[in-house]
Amino acid sequence: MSQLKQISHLDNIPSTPGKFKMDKSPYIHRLRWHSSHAKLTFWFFLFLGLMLLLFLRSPPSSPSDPTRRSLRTSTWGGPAWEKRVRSSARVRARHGLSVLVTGAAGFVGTHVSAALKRRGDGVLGLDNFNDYYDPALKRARQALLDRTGVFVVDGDINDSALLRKLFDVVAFTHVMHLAAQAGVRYAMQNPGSYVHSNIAGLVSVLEACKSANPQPAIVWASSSSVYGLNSKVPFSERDRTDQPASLYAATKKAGEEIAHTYNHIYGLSITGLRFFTVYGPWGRPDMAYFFFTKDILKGKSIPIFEGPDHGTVARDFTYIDDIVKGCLASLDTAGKSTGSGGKKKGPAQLRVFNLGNTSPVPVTQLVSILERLLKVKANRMMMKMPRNGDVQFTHANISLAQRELKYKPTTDLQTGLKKFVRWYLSYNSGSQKKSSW
Ligand SMILES: O=C(O)[C@H]1O[C@H](OP(=O)(O)OP(=O)(O)OC[C@H]2O[C@@H](n3ccc(=O)[nH]c3=O)[C@H](O)[C@@H]2O)[C@H](O)[C@@H](O)[C@@H]1O
Repeated sequence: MSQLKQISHLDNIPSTPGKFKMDKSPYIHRLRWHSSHAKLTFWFFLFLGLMLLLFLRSPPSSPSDPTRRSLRTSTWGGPAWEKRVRSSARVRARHGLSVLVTGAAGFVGTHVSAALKRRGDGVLGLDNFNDYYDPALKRARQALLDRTGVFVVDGDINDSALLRKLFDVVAFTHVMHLAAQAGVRYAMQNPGSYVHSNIAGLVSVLEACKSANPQPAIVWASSSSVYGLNSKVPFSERDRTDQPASLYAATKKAGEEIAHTYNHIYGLSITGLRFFTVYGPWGRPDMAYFFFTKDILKGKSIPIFEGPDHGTVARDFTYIDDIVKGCLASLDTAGKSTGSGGKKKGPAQLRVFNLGNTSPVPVTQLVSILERLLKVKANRMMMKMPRNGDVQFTHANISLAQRELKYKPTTDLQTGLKKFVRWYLSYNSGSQKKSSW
């Protein structure tokens, strides 16, 4: 009422001297005033509503968060999104697991996610789709997973609000943590990205796991590179890992120590897997077997590294399907985490396994196999191994994984590369097969 009184009072007073027009009836003026006031109120509430909606949908982030800029454009959240998350993570098999797979649009992540889904486990993927290599390949893998029934959330492992949300929506029994900055030599160009993903990112994931209720068991990707300058072969889990040859290796080694801490303090069950040069269909374009294939087909020269005195450089190349079996066996045999509400209740399992092939192959032989499969002679450019993080050879002792995980690699390099080349040619032919396994 008082507002009405005020309005009628105002009606009789010119707002600005000279603008008050006596020729218009006060009634008409009042009507106009009311309608503009109503409009104003309408727009005000619309604006307020929009702001509220934006606030509720966007995740809170701390100002010190290095991914803050990318978080602003993050699109997670909302009822439809949560429904997709729940449905993707729903367990369909009896005694199935509910697994959060980080780095799900990556090479190993895609294969592991699909394999889990096929056997009836619930799987939710998470990936930030960064451009370390062509994101189109990651999107193609995502499309493939989508058809398998796996939803890959677009987000960063450093986004702790997102991780919290995921654990709020789903009570994951396991986390398969594969998101990382990979590549040995790239560490010299972009050291920060290794610290961001492999150290800060790992801590962010472990923080979310430790606070989750129930705490999940964690299996994560370490690397054969932690053996660094170790010269005792084959590499056993008991050998020294305190001489990393690259920052990449150092961040993976740091990850193993961080895992120890979270196991010790919070009772998290953690298994680290030291992968040995994993290759296969849907692989990583930054790896030698992949870009050698591309460059041989283009007639470009390929740099082949040699050790001192023309010494052989060799790798224990391991086929993706063998690695997937090792990952699944690790999840299946993982003990439960013992903590709850961020507090340890008892000792929990802490394991590290080599997942290799136990038969190192010289890089020159890798090239010969590719030449035969592609029916093209490579333009070989022999060169001294640059001092940028590489080690001369790797060779896994897998007896521990054999004993504990029943891990038994079955694919030799020739057979595995044949499958890779078949996929590579089909993927790049733009044919219908482009997105099949
Ligand atoms: O085992 C591992 O954990 C690591 O395996 C690979 O690292 P790497 O073995 O160096 O794989 P590639 O980069 O594909 O190199 C394979 C071999 O080719 C050699 N190479 C590489 C590049 C090149 O131009 N020429 C060349 O001869 C390397 O010295 C190496 O012996 C992955 O890139 C790492 O992310 C992973 O952590």
